[in-house]
Amino acid sequence: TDFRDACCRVSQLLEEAVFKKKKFQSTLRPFTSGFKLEDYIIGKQIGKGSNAAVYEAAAQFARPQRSEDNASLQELKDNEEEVQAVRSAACCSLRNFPLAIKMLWNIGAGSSSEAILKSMSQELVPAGPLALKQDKEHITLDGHFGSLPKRVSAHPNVIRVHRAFTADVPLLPGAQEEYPDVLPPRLNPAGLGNNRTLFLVMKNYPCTLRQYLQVSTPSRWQGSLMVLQLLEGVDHLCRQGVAHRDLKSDNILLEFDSGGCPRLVITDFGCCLTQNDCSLQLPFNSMYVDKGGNVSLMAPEVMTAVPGPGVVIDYTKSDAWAVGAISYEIFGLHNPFYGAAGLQSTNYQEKQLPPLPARVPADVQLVISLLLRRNPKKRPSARVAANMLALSLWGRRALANQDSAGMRKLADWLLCQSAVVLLQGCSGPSGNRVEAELQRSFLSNLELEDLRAAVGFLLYGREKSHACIMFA
Ligand SMILES: Nc1ncnc2c1ncn2[C@@H]1O[C@H](COP(=O)(O)OP(=O)(O)OP(=O)(O)O)[C@@H](O)[C@H]1O
Repeated sequence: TDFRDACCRVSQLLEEAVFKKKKFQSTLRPFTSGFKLEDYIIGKQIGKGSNAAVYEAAAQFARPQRSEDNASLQELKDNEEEVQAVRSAACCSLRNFPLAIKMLWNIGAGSSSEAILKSMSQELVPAGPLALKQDKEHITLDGHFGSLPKRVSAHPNVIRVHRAFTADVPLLPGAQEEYPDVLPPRLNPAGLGNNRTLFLVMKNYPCTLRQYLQVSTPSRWQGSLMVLQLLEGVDHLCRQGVAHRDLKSDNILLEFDSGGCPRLVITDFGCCLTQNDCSLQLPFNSMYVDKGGNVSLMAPEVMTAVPGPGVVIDYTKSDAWAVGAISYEIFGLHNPFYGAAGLQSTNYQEKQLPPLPARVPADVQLVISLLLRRNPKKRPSARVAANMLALSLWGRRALANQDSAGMRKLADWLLCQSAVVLLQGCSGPSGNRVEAELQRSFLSNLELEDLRAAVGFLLYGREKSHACIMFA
Protein backbone atom coordinates (compact mmCIF):
# COMPACT_ATOMS: atom_id res chain seq x y z
CA THR A 1 0.00 0.00 0.00
CA ASP A 2 2.86 2.33 0.85
CA PHE A 3 4.41 1.72 -2.51
CA ARG A 4 1.13 2.23 -4.37
CA ASP A 5 0.65 5.52 -2.47
CA ALA A 6 4.19 6.60 -3.32
CA CYS A 7 3.61 5.89 -7.02
CA CYS A 8 0.37 7.86 -7.00
CA ARG A 9 1.95 10.74 -5.13
CA VAL A 10 4.88 10.90 -7.52
CA SER A 11 2.79 10.90 -10.67
CA GLN A 12 0.21 13.36 -9.32
CA LEU A 13 2.88 15.71 -8.13
CA LEU A 14 4.61 15.70 -11.47
CA GLU A 15 1.51 15.92 -13.58
CA GLU A 16 0.24 18.89 -11.64
CA ALA A 17 3.47 20.66 -10.91
CA VAL A 18 5.50 20.21 -14.04
CA PHE A 19 4.31 18.08 -16.84
CA LYS A 20 0.79 19.17 -17.55
CA LYS A 21 1.09 22.80 -16.59
CA LYS A 22 4.35 23.22 -18.39
CA LYS A 23 3.52 24.28 -21.91
CA PHE A 24 5.71 22.64 -24.50
CA GLN A 25 7.82 25.49 -25.64
CA SER A 26 7.32 26.00 -29.29
CA THR A 27 10.04 27.59 -31.34
CA LEU A 28 7.27 29.16 -33.39
CA ARG A 29 5.77 32.47 -32.48
CA PRO A 30 2.09 32.13 -31.77
CA PHE A 31 0.17 33.46 -34.74
CA THR A 32 -3.50 33.98 -35.21
CA SER A 33 -3.73 33.77 -38.98
CA GLY A 34 -2.11 31.17 -41.20
CA PHE A 35 -5.23 29.49 -42.56
CA LYS A 36 -4.48 30.40 -46.19
CA LEU A 37 -1.66 29.36 -48.47
CA GLU A 38 -0.96 33.05 -49.16
CA ASP A 39 0.00 33.46 -45.51
CA TYR A 40 3.21 31.55 -46.20
CA ILE A 41 6.40 31.92 -48.20
CA ILE A 42 7.14 28.49 -49.59
CA GLY A 43 10.71 27.39 -50.20
CA LYS A 44 12.19 24.19 -51.56
CA GLN A 45 10.81 20.69 -51.32
CA ILE A 46 12.13 18.86 -48.26
CA GLY A 47 10.47 15.52 -48.61
CA LYS A 48 8.04 13.41 -50.53
CA GLY A 49 6.17 10.22 -49.71
CA SER A 50 3.51 8.23 -51.48
CA ASN A 51 0.72 10.58 -50.42
CA ALA A 52 2.22 14.03 -50.16
CA ALA A 53 5.02 16.48 -50.86
CA VAL A 54 6.50 18.53 -48.03
CA TYR A 55 7.99 22.02 -48.46
CA GLU A 56 9.90 24.33 -46.17
CA ALA A 57 7.92 27.45 -45.35
CA ALA A 58 7.85 30.67 -43.38
CA ALA A 59 4.91 32.71 -42.20
CA GLN A 60 4.65 35.89 -44.33
CA PHE A 61 4.16 38.02 -41.25
CA ALA A 62 6.91 36.54 -39.07
CA ARG A 63 10.52 37.62 -39.37
CA PRO A 64 13.03 34.77 -39.42
CA GLN A 65 14.28 34.34 -35.92
CA ARG A 66 17.05 32.47 -34.19
CA SER A 67 15.37 29.77 -32.23
CA GLU A 68 16.96 28.11 -29.23
CA ASP A 69 17.10 24.78 -31.00
CA ASN A 70 18.64 26.21 -34.12
CA ALA A 71 21.21 28.07 -32.10
CA SER A 72 22.09 24.90 -30.31
CA LEU A 73 22.58 23.15 -33.60
CA GLN A 74 25.24 25.67 -34.55
CA GLU A 75 26.90 25.52 -31.22
CA LEU A 76 27.29 21.78 -31.27
CA LYS A 77 30.88 20.71 -31.15
CA ASP A 78 30.85 17.52 -33.06
CA ASN A 79 33.77 15.89 -34.74
CA GLU A 80 31.81 13.88 -37.25
CA GLU A 81 32.18 15.89 -40.41
CA GLU A 82 29.20 14.49 -42.20
CA VAL A 83 26.87 14.99 -39.28
CA GLN A 84 28.16 18.52 -38.97
CA ALA A 85 27.49 19.20 -42.62
CA VAL A 86 23.94 17.89 -42.37
CA ARG A 87 23.37 19.91 -39.24
CA SER A 88 24.69 23.23 -40.47
CA ALA A 89 22.85 23.00 -43.79
CA ALA A 90 19.69 22.18 -41.90
CA CYS A 91 20.36 24.97 -39.44
CA CYS A 92 20.55 27.63 -42.12
CA SER A 93 17.42 26.40 -43.83
CA LEU A 94 15.51 26.11 -40.58
CA ARG A 95 16.31 29.66 -39.59
CA ASN A 96 14.82 31.05 -42.79
CA PHE A 97 12.04 28.48 -43.01
CA PRO A 98 11.02 27.35 -39.53
CA LEU A 99 7.87 25.69 -40.82
CA ALA A 100 7.08 22.72 -43.04
CA ILE A 101 3.95 22.50 -45.17
CA LYS A 102 2.69 19.09 -46.19
CA MET A 103 0.53 19.15 -49.32
CA LEU A 104 -1.52 15.98 -49.53
CA TRP A 105 -2.25 14.60 -52.94
CA ASN A 106 -5.96 14.49 -53.51
CA ILE A 107 -7.11 11.86 -55.94
CA GLY A 108 -10.78 11.08 -55.66
CA ALA A 109 -11.69 12.84 -52.42
CA GLY A 110 -13.59 15.58 -54.23
CA SER A 111 -12.85 19.27 -53.95
CA SER A 112 -15.16 20.44 -51.17
CA SER A 113 -13.46 21.25 -47.87
CA GLU A 114 -15.79 18.91 -46.02
CA ALA A 115 -15.06 15.96 -48.31
CA ILE A 116 -11.30 16.59 -48.15
CA LEU A 117 -11.26 16.89 -44.36
CA LYS A 118 -13.35 13.80 -44.01
CA SER A 119 -11.32 11.63 -46.34
CA MET A 120 -7.95 12.81 -44.97
CA SER A 121 -9.11 13.08 -41.39
CA GLN A 122 -6.42 10.79 -39.94
CA GLU A 123 -3.79 13.39 -40.87
CA LEU A 124 -5.52 15.72 -38.38
CA VAL A 125 -5.01 13.45 -35.35
CA PRO A 126 -1.90 15.41 -34.22
CA ALA A 127 -3.53 18.80 -34.95
CA GLY A 128 -3.58 21.26 -32.06
CA PRO A 129 -6.79 22.85 -30.79
CA LEU A 130 -6.28 26.01 -32.88
CA ALA A 131 -5.18 24.23 -36.05
CA LEU A 132 -8.50 24.31 -37.85
CA LYS A 133 -10.30 27.53 -38.56
CA GLN A 134 -13.83 27.22 -37.42
CA ASP A 135 -14.94 30.21 -39.37
CA LYS A 136 -17.82 29.22 -41.60
CA GLU A 137 -16.70 31.56 -44.39
CA HIS A 138 -13.57 29.54 -44.94
CA ILE A 139 -14.16 25.97 -43.90
CA THR A 140 -17.63 24.92 -43.06
CA LEU A 141 -17.13 22.35 -40.41
CA ASP A 142 -20.65 22.53 -39.03
CA GLY A 143 -22.21 19.13 -39.11
CA HIS A 144 -18.92 17.59 -40.22
CA PHE A 145 -16.78 18.30 -37.22
CA GLY A 146 -18.18 15.23 -35.56
CA SER A 147 -16.81 13.03 -38.31
CA LEU A 148 -13.25 14.21 -37.69
CA PRO A 149 -11.31 11.82 -35.48
CA LYS A 150 -10.22 12.70 -32.02
CA ARG A 151 -7.03 14.71 -31.70
CA VAL A 152 -4.15 13.68 -29.46
CA SER A 153 -2.81 16.08 -26.87
CA ALA A 154 0.69 17.53 -27.21
CA HIS A 155 3.66 15.33 -26.42
CA PRO A 156 7.39 15.98 -26.98
CA ASN A 157 7.68 12.84 -29.15
CA VAL A 158 4.62 13.35 -31.34
CA ILE A 159 4.40 15.88 -34.19
CA ARG A 160 2.15 18.89 -33.68
CA VAL A 161 0.16 20.18 -36.63
CA HIS A 162 -0.25 23.92 -36.02
CA ARG A 163 -2.52 24.73 -38.94
CA ALA A 164 -4.64 22.63 -41.30
CA PHE A 165 -6.60 24.13 -44.17
CA THR A 166 -7.76 23.34 -47.66
CA ALA A 167 -6.68 25.38 -50.68
CA ASP A 168 -6.33 25.13 -54.44
CA VAL A 169 -3.33 23.02 -55.45
CA PRO A 170 -0.50 25.44 -56.46
CA LEU A 171 2.34 24.69 -58.83
CA LEU A 172 5.18 24.28 -56.35
CA PRO A 173 8.88 23.70 -57.18
CA GLY A 174 9.44 20.29 -58.73
CA ALA A 175 5.73 19.53 -59.17
CA GLN A 176 5.79 19.05 -62.95
CA GLU A 177 8.87 16.84 -62.78
CA GLU A 178 8.23 14.83 -59.63
CA TYR A 179 4.49 14.38 -59.25
CA PRO A 180 2.80 15.44 -62.50
CA ASP A 181 0.16 12.67 -62.32
CA VAL A 182 -1.37 13.91 -59.09
CA LEU A 183 -1.71 17.52 -60.25
CA PRO A 184 -5.17 18.76 -61.25
CA PRO A 185 -5.92 19.15 -64.99
CA ARG A 186 -5.67 22.94 -64.48
CA LEU A 187 -1.90 22.46 -63.98
CA ASN A 188 -1.33 19.31 -66.02
CA PRO A 189 -3.95 18.30 -68.60
CA ALA A 190 -3.05 14.63 -68.03
CA GLY A 191 -3.15 14.95 -64.24
CA LEU A 192 -5.63 12.96 -62.12
CA GLY A 193 -5.66 15.17 -59.03
CA ASN A 194 -8.53 17.21 -57.65
CA ASN A 195 -8.37 20.96 -57.72
CA ARG A 196 -8.23 21.48 -53.95
CA THR A 197 -6.45 19.60 -51.25
CA LEU A 198 -5.39 19.57 -47.60
CA PHE A 199 -2.32 21.45 -46.29
CA LEU A 200 -0.76 20.83 -42.89
CA VAL A 201 1.61 23.29 -41.24
CA MET A 202 4.17 21.89 -38.82
CA LYS A 203 7.55 22.75 -37.43
CA ASN A 204 10.36 22.14 -39.91
CA TYR A 205 12.69 19.45 -38.55
CA PRO A 206 16.33 19.14 -39.70
CA CYS A 207 16.02 15.52 -40.83
CA THR A 208 14.30 12.18 -40.45
CA LEU A 209 15.63 9.41 -38.23
CA ARG A 210 16.56 7.49 -41.35
CA GLN A 211 18.61 10.39 -42.75
CA TYR A 212 20.35 10.88 -39.42
CA LEU A 213 21.26 7.20 -39.11
CA GLN A 214 22.78 7.26 -42.59
CA VAL A 215 25.51 9.59 -41.33
CA SER A 216 25.73 8.82 -37.63
CA THR A 217 25.63 5.94 -35.16
CA PRO A 218 24.36 7.11 -31.79
CA SER A 219 26.28 6.19 -28.65
CA ARG A 220 24.78 3.47 -26.45
CA TRP A 221 23.40 6.11 -24.08
CA GLN A 222 21.85 8.23 -26.84
CA GLY A 223 20.56 5.12 -28.63
CA SER A 224 18.81 4.01 -25.45
CA LEU A 225 17.26 7.47 -25.04
CA MET A 226 16.09 7.33 -28.67
CA VAL A 227 14.36 3.97 -28.22
CA LEU A 228 12.81 5.28 -25.01
CA GLN A 229 11.46 8.35 -26.80
CA LEU A 230 9.74 6.19 -29.39
CA LEU A 231 8.18 4.10 -26.64
CA GLU A 232 7.01 7.23 -24.81
CA GLY A 233 5.47 8.57 -28.02
CA VAL A 234 3.74 5.26 -28.76
CA ASP A 235 2.48 4.98 -25.18
CA HIS A 236 1.03 8.50 -25.39
CA LEU A 237 -0.82 7.59 -28.58
CA CYS A 238 -2.00 4.27 -27.20
CA ARG A 239 -3.46 5.85 -24.06
CA GLN A 240 -5.46 8.19 -26.25
CA GLY A 241 -6.82 5.42 -28.45
CA VAL A 242 -4.50 5.88 -31.43
CA ALA A 243 -2.39 3.25 -33.19
CA HIS A 244 0.01 4.84 -35.69
CA ARG A 245 0.28 1.70 -37.89
CA ASP A 246 3.02 3.07 -40.15
CA LEU A 247 6.06 3.52 -37.93
CA LYS A 248 9.34 3.51 -39.85
CA SER A 249 12.47 5.61 -39.71
CA ASP A 250 11.15 7.92 -42.51
CA ASN A 251 8.12 8.72 -40.37
CA ILE A 252 10.20 9.81 -37.42
CA LEU A 253 11.58 13.35 -37.48
CA LEU A 254 14.67 14.39 -35.58
CA GLU A 255 16.07 17.56 -34.06
CA PHE A 256 18.69 18.17 -31.39
CA ASP A 257 18.17 19.50 -27.91
CA SER A 258 20.43 22.17 -26.49
CA GLY A 259 22.91 19.51 -25.36
CA GLY A 260 23.07 17.85 -28.80
CA CYS A 261 20.90 14.85 -27.94
CA PRO A 262 18.54 13.76 -30.73
CA ARG A 263 14.87 14.36 -30.03
CA LEU A 264 12.57 12.05 -31.99
CA VAL A 265 9.08 12.97 -33.10
CA ILE A 266 6.57 10.54 -34.58
CA THR A 267 4.90 11.96 -37.68
CA ASP A 268 2.62 11.05 -40.63
CA PHE A 269 -0.65 9.84 -39.17
CA GLY A 270 -2.18 9.05 -42.58
CA CYS A 271 -2.57 5.32 -41.78
CA CYS A 272 -3.52 5.57 -38.12
CA LEU A 273 -6.40 3.93 -36.34
CA THR A 274 -8.30 6.06 -33.85
CA GLN A 275 -10.90 4.84 -31.47
CA ASN A 276 -12.95 6.75 -28.97
CA ASP A 277 -13.13 3.85 -26.53
CA CYS A 278 -9.31 3.52 -26.76
CA SER A 279 -9.66 -0.27 -27.18
CA LEU A 280 -7.73 -0.39 -30.47
CA GLN A 281 -9.65 -3.50 -31.48
CA LEU A 282 -10.48 -3.38 -35.19
CA PRO A 283 -13.25 -5.66 -36.51
CA PHE A 284 -11.70 -7.52 -39.43
CA ASN A 285 -14.62 -9.01 -41.26
CA SER A 286 -13.49 -8.37 -44.82
CA MET A 287 -10.23 -8.27 -46.73
CA TYR A 288 -11.10 -4.68 -47.68
CA VAL A 289 -10.59 -3.45 -44.11
CA ASP A 290 -7.45 -1.29 -44.07
CA LYS A 291 -4.82 -2.91 -41.81
CA GLY A 292 -2.38 0.06 -41.97
CA GLY A 293 0.77 0.96 -43.93
CA ASN A 294 4.24 -0.52 -44.41
CA VAL A 295 3.76 -4.30 -44.41
CA SER A 296 7.42 -4.96 -43.54
CA LEU A 297 6.93 -3.51 -40.08
CA MET A 298 3.44 -4.84 -39.46
CA ALA A 299 3.30 -6.80 -36.20
CA PRO A 300 2.69 -10.58 -36.49
CA GLU A 301 -0.83 -10.41 -35.02
CA VAL A 302 -1.81 -7.85 -37.68
CA MET A 303 0.02 -9.51 -40.54
CA THR A 304 -1.36 -12.98 -39.89
CA ALA A 305 -4.97 -11.94 -39.21
CA VAL A 306 -7.44 -13.65 -41.54
CA PRO A 307 -10.70 -11.79 -42.16
CA GLY A 308 -13.93 -13.43 -41.04
CA PRO A 309 -17.04 -12.95 -38.98
CA GLY A 310 -16.19 -11.94 -35.40
CA VAL A 311 -12.46 -11.54 -36.14
CA VAL A 312 -10.86 -8.57 -34.40
CA ILE A 313 -7.31 -7.25 -34.79
CA ASP A 314 -5.76 -6.03 -31.56
CA TYR A 315 -3.52 -3.00 -32.23
CA THR A 316 -2.63 -2.25 -28.60
CA LYS A 317 0.94 -3.55 -28.95
CA SER A 318 1.53 -3.40 -32.70
CA ASP A 319 3.38 -0.04 -32.68
CA ALA A 320 5.54 -1.28 -29.80
CA TRP A 321 6.55 -4.24 -31.98
CA ALA A 322 7.58 -1.82 -34.77
CA VAL A 323 9.69 0.14 -32.26
CA GLY A 324 11.52 -3.11 -31.50
CA ALA A 325 12.37 -3.52 -35.19
CA ILE A 326 13.42 0.15 -35.65
CA SER A 327 15.71 -0.17 -32.61
CA TYR A 328 18.04 -2.32 -34.73
CA GLU A 329 18.50 0.66 -37.08
CA ILE A 330 19.15 2.96 -34.11
CA PHE A 331 21.95 0.69 -32.94
CA GLY A 332 23.60 0.68 -36.35
CA LEU A 333 22.25 -2.55 -37.86
CA HIS A 334 20.07 -3.20 -40.85
CA ASN A 335 16.39 -3.55 -39.95
CA PRO A 336 15.96 -7.36 -39.77
CA PHE A 337 12.52 -7.13 -41.42
CA TYR A 338 13.69 -5.25 -44.52
CA GLY A 339 14.90 -6.53 -47.86
CA ALA A 340 14.37 -9.68 -49.89
CA ALA A 341 16.49 -11.75 -47.49
CA GLY A 342 14.98 -10.18 -44.36
CA LEU A 343 12.74 -11.89 -41.83
CA GLN A 344 9.01 -11.74 -42.36
CA SER A 345 6.72 -10.87 -39.50
CA THR A 346 4.29 -13.55 -40.71
CA ASN A 347 6.57 -16.47 -39.89
CA TYR A 348 9.87 -15.45 -38.23
CA GLN A 349 11.00 -17.30 -35.14
CA GLU A 350 12.31 -15.23 -32.27
CA LYS A 351 15.60 -17.12 -32.24
CA GLN A 352 16.18 -15.96 -35.84
CA LEU A 353 16.47 -12.33 -34.73
CA PRO A 354 20.07 -11.19 -35.31
CA PRO A 355 22.13 -10.40 -32.20
CA LEU A 356 22.53 -6.73 -31.37
CA PRO A 357 26.07 -5.34 -31.09
CA ALA A 358 27.74 -6.19 -27.77
CA ARG A 359 27.98 -2.46 -26.94
CA VAL A 360 24.17 -2.29 -26.57
CA PRO A 361 23.42 -2.54 -22.82
CA ALA A 362 22.01 -5.93 -21.75
CA ASP A 363 18.75 -4.41 -20.44
CA VAL A 364 18.20 -2.59 -23.73
CA GLN A 365 18.83 -5.82 -25.64
CA LEU A 366 16.28 -7.50 -23.39
CA VAL A 367 13.67 -4.79 -24.04
CA ILE A 368 14.17 -5.05 -27.81
CA SER A 369 13.90 -8.85 -27.80
CA LEU A 370 10.71 -8.69 -25.70
CA LEU A 371 9.19 -6.06 -28.00
CA LEU A 372 9.73 -8.44 -30.90
CA ARG A 373 7.94 -11.36 -29.27
CA ARG A 374 5.46 -12.85 -31.69
CA ASN A 375 2.76 -13.35 -29.10
CA PRO A 376 1.36 -9.94 -28.06
CA LYS A 377 0.28 -11.42 -24.73
CA LYS A 378 3.92 -12.11 -23.91
CA ARG A 379 5.10 -8.78 -25.31
CA PRO A 380 5.37 -5.80 -22.95
CA SER A 381 3.22 -2.77 -23.75
CA ALA A 382 5.03 0.41 -24.80
CA ARG A 383 4.51 1.70 -21.23
CA VAL A 384 6.04 -1.35 -19.57
CA ALA A 385 8.95 -1.36 -22.03
CA ALA A 386 9.48 2.38 -21.41
CA ASN A 387 9.47 1.77 -17.66
CA MET A 388 12.07 -0.98 -18.12
CA LEU A 389 14.37 1.38 -20.00
CA ALA A 390 13.81 4.21 -17.53
CA LEU A 391 14.60 1.94 -14.58
CA SER A 392 17.65 0.62 -16.36
CA LEU A 393 18.93 4.08 -17.34
CA TRP A 394 18.38 5.91 -14.05
CA GLY A 395 17.42 3.40 -11.37
CA ARG A 396 20.00 0.66 -11.56
CA ARG A 397 21.02 1.03 -7.94
CA ALA A 398 17.44 1.00 -6.71
CA LEU A 399 16.89 -2.21 -8.66
CA ALA A 400 19.99 -4.00 -7.43
CA ASN A 401 19.54 -6.66 -4.72
CA GLN A 402 15.78 -6.86 -4.88
CA ASP A 403 14.94 -8.39 -1.51
CA SER A 404 12.00 -7.83 0.83
CA ALA A 405 13.05 -4.19 1.20
CA GLY A 406 13.36 -3.88 -2.58
CA MET A 407 10.08 -2.14 -3.28
CA ARG A 408 10.67 0.30 -0.42
CA LYS A 409 14.06 1.14 -1.94
CA LEU A 410 12.40 1.68 -5.29
CA ALA A 411 9.75 3.93 -3.77
CA ASP A 412 12.44 6.03 -2.07
CA TRP A 413 14.31 6.31 -5.34
CA LEU A 414 11.14 7.39 -7.17
CA LEU A 415 10.52 10.14 -4.63
CA CYS A 416 14.11 11.35 -4.97
CA GLN A 417 13.85 11.28 -8.74
CA SER A 418 10.68 13.37 -8.63
CA ALA A 419 12.39 15.95 -6.48
CA VAL A 420 15.25 16.10 -8.98
CA VAL A 421 12.87 16.44 -11.91
CA LEU A 422 10.83 19.12 -10.15
CA LEU A 423 13.97 21.12 -9.52
CA GLN A 424 15.14 20.64 -13.10
CA GLY A 425 11.77 21.93 -14.27
CA CYS A 426 12.36 25.14 -12.34
CA SER A 427 15.92 25.62 -13.44
CA GLY A 428 15.40 26.77 -17.01
CA PRO A 429 16.87 25.30 -20.17
CA SER A 430 18.03 21.97 -18.77
CA GLY A 431 14.33 21.16 -18.22
CA ASN A 432 13.89 21.15 -21.99
CA ARG A 433 16.56 18.56 -22.57
CA VAL A 434 15.46 15.22 -23.93
CA GLU A 435 16.66 13.35 -20.88
CA ALA A 436 14.73 15.62 -18.50
CA GLU A 437 11.60 15.27 -20.64
CA LEU A 438 11.91 11.50 -20.52
CA GLN A 439 12.35 11.45 -16.76
CA ARG A 440 9.24 13.62 -16.39
CA SER A 441 7.29 11.37 -18.71
CA PHE A 442 8.31 8.22 -16.84
CA LEU A 443 7.42 9.65 -13.45
CA SER A 444 4.14 11.21 -14.51
CA ASN A 445 2.89 7.95 -16.02
CA LEU A 446 3.69 5.73 -13.07
CA GLU A 447 1.25 2.97 -12.32
CA LEU A 448 2.00 0.21 -9.92
CA GLU A 449 1.08 -2.72 -12.18
CA ASP A 450 3.14 -1.40 -15.10
CA LEU A 451 6.09 -0.73 -12.84
CA ARG A 452 5.87 -4.17 -11.28
CA ALA A 453 5.73 -5.76 -14.73
CA ALA A 454 8.80 -3.78 -15.78
CA VAL A 455 10.74 -4.80 -12.67
CA GLY A 456 9.66 -8.42 -13.21
CA PHE A 457 10.84 -8.47 -16.82
CA LEU A 458 14.18 -6.87 -15.89
CA LEU A 459 14.86 -9.28 -13.06
CA TYR A 460 13.82 -12.23 -15.23
CA GLY A 461 16.22 -11.04 -17.97
CA ARG A 462 19.07 -10.60 -15.52
CA GLU A 463 18.53 -14.01 -13.94
CA LYS A 464 18.43 -15.60 -17.36
CA SER A 465 21.69 -14.00 -18.47
CA HIS A 466 23.28 -14.89 -15.12
CA ALA A 467 22.23 -18.51 -15.64
CA CYS A 468 23.65 -18.44 -19.19
CA ILE A 469 27.00 -17.19 -17.87
CA MET A 470 27.01 -19.88 -15.15
CA PHE A 471 26.37 -22.66 -17.63
CA ALA A 472 28.54 -21.30 -20.41
N1 LIG B 1 7.71 18.57 -40.37
C1 LIG B 1 8.64 18.13 -41.22
N2 LIG B 1 9.88 18.67 -41.21
C2 LIG B 1 10.83 18.24 -42.07
N3 LIG B 1 10.65 17.28 -42.98
C3 LIG B 1 9.42 16.70 -43.05
C4 LIG B 1 8.36 17.09 -42.17
N4 LIG B 1 7.28 16.32 -42.46
C5 LIG B 1 7.65 15.51 -43.45
N5 LIG B 1 8.93 15.72 -43.82
C6 LIG B 1 9.68 15.02 -44.88
O1 LIG B 1 8.77 14.64 -45.90
C7 LIG B 1 8.75 13.22 -46.08
C8 LIG B 1 7.36 12.78 -46.46
O2 LIG B 1 6.45 13.15 -45.44
P1 LIG B 1 5.31 12.14 -44.99
O3 LIG B 1 5.93 10.87 -44.51
O4 LIG B 1 4.45 12.86 -43.99
O5 LIG B 1 4.56 11.93 -46.39
P2 LIG B 1 3.62 10.75 -46.86
O6 LIG B 1 3.37 10.90 -48.32
O7 LIG B 1 2.40 10.72 -45.97
O8 LIG B 1 4.55 9.48 -46.58
P3 LIG B 1 4.23 7.91 -46.74
O9 LIG B 1 4.78 7.49 -48.06
O10 LIG B 1 4.97 7.30 -45.56
O11 LIG B 1 2.73 7.77 -46.63
C9 LIG B 1 9.26 12.68 -44.75
O12 LIG B 1 9.83 11.38 -44.89
C10 LIG B 1 10.29 13.72 -44.39
O13 LIG B 1 11.49 13.51 -45.14
